[in-house]
Amino acid sequence: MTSVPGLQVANATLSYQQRPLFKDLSFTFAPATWTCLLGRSGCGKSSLLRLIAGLEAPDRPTLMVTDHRGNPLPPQGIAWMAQQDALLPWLNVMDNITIGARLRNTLDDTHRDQAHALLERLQLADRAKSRPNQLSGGQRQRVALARTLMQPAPIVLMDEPFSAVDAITRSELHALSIELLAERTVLMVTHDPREALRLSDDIYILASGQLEHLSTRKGQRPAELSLEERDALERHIMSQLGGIAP
Ligand SMILES: Nc1ncnc2c1ncn2[C@@H]1O[C@H](COP(=O)(O)OP(=O)(O)OP(=O)(O)O)[C@@H](O)[C@H]1O
Repeated sequence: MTSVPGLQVANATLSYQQRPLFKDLSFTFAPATWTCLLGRSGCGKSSLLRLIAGLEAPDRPTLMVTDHRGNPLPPQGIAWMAQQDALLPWLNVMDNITIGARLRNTLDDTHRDQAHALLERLQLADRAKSRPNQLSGGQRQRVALARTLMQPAPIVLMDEPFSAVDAITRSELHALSIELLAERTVLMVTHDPREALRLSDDIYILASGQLEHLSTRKGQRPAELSLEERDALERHIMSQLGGIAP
């Protein structure tokens, strides 16, 4: 049995300038699972992630963010990867990805070795000394991913982490992320139904302030479905998003 905590959120309510985004959303993600959150632009996906990460003040004090059993999450239990890479421009790549340990005053050779190994896996080994402004958008996104992976947090929230990379790099990053995040509970926002079908154990759609959980007929992971079943699920996602089914 895994000791990784899952994630439970109860009573998530948020509005901006009296315009409600969502109200009383409650959901639970099992330990060490990957959940994708889809929805039309502006429906509130990033806001929901920020609320869970504690970066947004909830409308109501009844918001609960706990492990899947309702127990408090460990300190520094949530890692956050924003839509914008938010790299510190005055630090080089190595210093950016070890910033967490640096701030906690725990940086040691183990962290440095882990960081070098990660940069190697992300094909950034020769960029360790580069500053963010010397990198392409995709390289910066990979540095941001490395920084997220360097955090020991069991819960990882990611907001469109693969949006700035080309199709081949994205596919490689998918495979790598599946491997490197296997022991964490992941909630990821994406605009891409195929990405969600490839990566997730569970898929949710946020629309009109409500969350719809997409369940597969036999409860399998979407990636385990037959091609026909996956196509049907993709068409369902597209129709729920209000788009034209492929
Ligand atoms: N700090 C804020 N103050 C006021 N309104 C905000 C704030 N942050 C977001 N909004 C508004 O809330 C709505 C939801 O924004 P959010 O970024 O959560 O959407 P999203 O679903 O993640 O969109 P996208 O897919 O385009 O990134 C938008 O209409 C946005 O303009």
